[in-house]
Amino acid sequence: MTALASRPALLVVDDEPRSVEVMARVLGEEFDVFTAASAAEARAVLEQEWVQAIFCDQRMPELSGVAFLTEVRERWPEIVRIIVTGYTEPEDMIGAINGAGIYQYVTKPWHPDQLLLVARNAAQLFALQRDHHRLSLELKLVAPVAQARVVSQREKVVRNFSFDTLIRTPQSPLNETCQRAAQAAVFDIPVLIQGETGTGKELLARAIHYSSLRSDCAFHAVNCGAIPDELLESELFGHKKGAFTGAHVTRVGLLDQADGGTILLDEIGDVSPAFQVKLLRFLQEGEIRPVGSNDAKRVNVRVLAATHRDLVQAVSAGKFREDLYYRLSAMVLAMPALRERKQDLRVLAAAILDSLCNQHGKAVKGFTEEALACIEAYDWPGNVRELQNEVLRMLVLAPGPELGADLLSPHVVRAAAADPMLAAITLPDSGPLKDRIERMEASILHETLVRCRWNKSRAAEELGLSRVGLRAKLDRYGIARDRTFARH
Ligand SMILES: Nc1ncnc2c1ncn2[C@@H]1O[C@H](COP(=O)(O)OP(=O)(O)OP(=O)(O)O)[C@@H](O)[C@H]1O
Repeated sequence: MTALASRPALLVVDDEPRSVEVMARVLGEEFDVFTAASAAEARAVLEQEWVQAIFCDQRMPELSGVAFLTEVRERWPEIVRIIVTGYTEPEDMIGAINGAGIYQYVTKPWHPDQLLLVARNAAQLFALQRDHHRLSLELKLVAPVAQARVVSQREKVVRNFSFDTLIRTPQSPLNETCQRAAQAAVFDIPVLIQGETGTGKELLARAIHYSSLRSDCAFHAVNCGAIPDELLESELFGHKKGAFTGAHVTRVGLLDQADGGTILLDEIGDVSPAFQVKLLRFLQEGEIRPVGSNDAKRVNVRVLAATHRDLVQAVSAGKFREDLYYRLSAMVLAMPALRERKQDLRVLAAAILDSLCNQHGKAVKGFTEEALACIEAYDWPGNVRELQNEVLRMLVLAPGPELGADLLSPHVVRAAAADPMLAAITLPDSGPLKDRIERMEASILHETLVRCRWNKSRAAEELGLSRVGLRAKLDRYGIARDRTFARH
């Protein structure tokens, strides 16, 4: 079920389908209701959706409701937890309930009015907790720093790193990721960002930081995958002068520099098992101890993590600590690859071109339709970073005011030529063998010409044709430079 933004969302967990159905129907009158038949299903919902309260049955086959809600308290402390019990003597459970920080219990059989009342109170409690959290963070973080800063400068920084910097169209799958990230930003919860290289994980992390109440303090990103353990330790925790050979001066670690702010642990999936233990200790204790120092210092840093790896799989394979995974992943956000959001390619390419023109003081009109069609046909395995490099390359090579397909790298053009949509050029998609062979011929002619940068002599030579023969074929198929393709 999809949650509507205007109604609070709840999760009902029960292995008994009939109970789930009835409860969801009653609560569905006022709330958006997600359902789960097991603790595993419930975890999957919580990692994806933003729920305010959980109604969890106590009797579940693999894990009791109280045990599951204790786990929820650890990972998603802001969610209001309600246990549903069939026991006639709920007092028996009071000890367990206190341990799991459970807000209330509901006994079966419940009355619909009672259930709705508990849900309304839970939603109210959630809102109160959120406001309290916001206010206390504001007092702790924003007030002292705001006095010391020039407000207009701050506004500029925040604007430069808002979610709007992630360019996308209204239909883009990236919208959902940004929406969930914006919700996570106001809470101080750890967020794990997963996605291929170059998809914008760091950009998203910056947007989260600058949309949070920590935005007046520092944001630091560290690539954990590129540094050996000893250096990473000194980078994050700092070191004292003389702590090791080459430590000529005392160094303040990034966690200390980010005090009050946010740190992004990029490529967290590449961290060694030994360093995972050090990170876990820091996350549990909130203290840093610089290399070579006996003094621990308490720091207040929000931790965001990013990886291109499947961390759940890494946990199952024993390569990544489960306890560390849970510490880092109160919310998991997935950055879509560029090939999964091809609808964004035109605006993204145009925006990148605009920004590069500004940087390099160049003025060009834009891309030809043919170039854009090739850009759309290619899969961009290196994602936005690869697109940026490609557009820069085109801009550097551009002889005139428009960027044509002949400026694209050959592998990008080849992908376009292999795209059946583009290969169709002006000929029908299906039909007799003769027509289909002609379509193939037209596609080969076009691809060769683009690759030869529309030098017809070179293309004719490569294809074993005379110039006149090539021209006749081009006329026949209506192939011309920068012609807009007819898509079938
Ligand atoms: N949606 C977007 N709109 C505009 N620019 C973007 C977008 N996504 C990424 N970029 C740009 O693409 C480049 C790569 O982004 P970023 O470094 O955030 O990716 P990443 O996923 O962290 O990559 P890596 O895994 O290699 O560290 C940056 O210059 C970033 O500004």
